[in-house]
Amino acid sequence: MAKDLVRESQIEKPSNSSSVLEAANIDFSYENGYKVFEDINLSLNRNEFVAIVGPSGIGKSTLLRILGGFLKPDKGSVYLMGKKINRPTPDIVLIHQSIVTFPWMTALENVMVSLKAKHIPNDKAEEMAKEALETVGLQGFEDLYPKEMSGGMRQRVAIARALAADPLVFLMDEPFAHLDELTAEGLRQDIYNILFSPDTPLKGVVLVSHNLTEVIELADVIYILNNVPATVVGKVQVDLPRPRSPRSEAFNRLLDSLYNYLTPPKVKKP
Ligand SMILES: Nc1ncnc2c1ncn2[C@@H]1O[C@H](COP(=O)(O)OP(=O)(O)OP(=O)(O)O)[C@@H](O)[C@H]1O
Repeated sequence: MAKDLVRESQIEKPSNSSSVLEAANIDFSYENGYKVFEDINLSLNRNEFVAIVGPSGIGKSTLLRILGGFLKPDKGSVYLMGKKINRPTPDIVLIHQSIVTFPWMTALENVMVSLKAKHIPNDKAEEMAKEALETVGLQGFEDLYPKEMSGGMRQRVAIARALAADPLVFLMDEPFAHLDELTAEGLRQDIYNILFSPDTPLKGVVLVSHNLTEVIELADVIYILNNVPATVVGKVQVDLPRPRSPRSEAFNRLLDSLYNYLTPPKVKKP
């Protein structure tokens, strides 16, 4: 295996080596022959929050799984810090919409799980887990069990656990979808600062969401997928100052233009 890695790093040359994560010329079909992507190109730069939007079923979750090395493209490659990835790596964490906490463990123990998996000694793991909980705003709640927490607090615990594992990239698939709107709004307001706080080694985030308001609130760059097979039909740089107000005129202009992109997908004729 080590030999393979050496050979790959010698041969493979990413097309944009300044990217944290890059997908280059990706084609992908599921085993049943359904072709989801044709020539997808996406680049996540340092300290960037990228969002992927597109009509339902277009392939957003599939693309996240390809970016995380969970699915292998038929053509093209994914590069992490310039190095081709072929399989999942602890440097990339995928956070799903379902909030995964272990109900029999306290907040602290839930976060310590990912540290113990890395064989970090108990004392050090506890210290690091406390820091991660503090980063997500749960200082003082270390001893609560999930049943004693709100949905938003549980999602913060899940994020703290992912952060404690020191990943370089977060892939987030509808992370706020199961939260009520008020809780989601509170977490959205915090998440950008949490993820890019100087205490985390995180270098970039890719978010998939149906909620265009959420996407404009958070993203630096928005990739729009459409058509079957899907390609990138638009890339929008969001230059609005933070924090962003959904009531501002510029915000709503951008929202309207995104809606215009999300027309029903056209199926490419064979
Ligand atoms: N394991 C699979 N085998 C075959 N086809 C699949 C499989 N998983 C997903 N698909 C199909 O691939 C396409 C893309 O699915 P995917 O879940 O990535 O879309 P999405 O854009 O994330 O959808 P949504 O917005 O509804 O969550 C869909 O047409 C889906 O039916």
